[in-house]
Amino acid sequence: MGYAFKGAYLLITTEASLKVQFVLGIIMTLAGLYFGLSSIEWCIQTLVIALIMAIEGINTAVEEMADFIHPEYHPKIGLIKDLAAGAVFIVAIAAIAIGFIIYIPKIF
Ligand SMILES: Nc1ncnc2c1ncn2[C@@H]1O[C@H](COP(=O)(O)OP(=O)(O)OP(=O)(O)O)[C@@H](O)[C@H]1O
Repeated sequence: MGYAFKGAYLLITTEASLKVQFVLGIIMTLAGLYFGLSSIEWCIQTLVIALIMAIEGINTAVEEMADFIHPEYHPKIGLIKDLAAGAVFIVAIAAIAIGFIIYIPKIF
């Protein structure tokens, strides 16, 4: 548990993309309070924020491992990093879609 907490702390304090996502998560939480989300909307929004940060964390771990195992340029390392980045992209697209689905009817 201590190591897991340390890992989460390291991700949020040292990784630029995680910092941005953490701040976005806080902004979305404030937006949720402002627009009065339903219980199910809170569950979905919280899950999406956690999912995107968790996948980004795994992406960071994959990048660190790839650089440790093979610091020099290699097409296979490029492919491994691209696949990990692709996973983040898929969740990000879903997060944007869910954001629109939840907030568009409340704003307009
Ligand atoms: N050692 C390598 N060999 C081959 N291609 C690489 C290598 N390192 C990086 N790349 C290519 O550069 C891209 C970016 O890699 P990099 O490690 O800089 O990630 P990043 O831009 O810091 O990602 P993130 O923003 O998620 O931290 C990879 O997706 C890959 O296509």
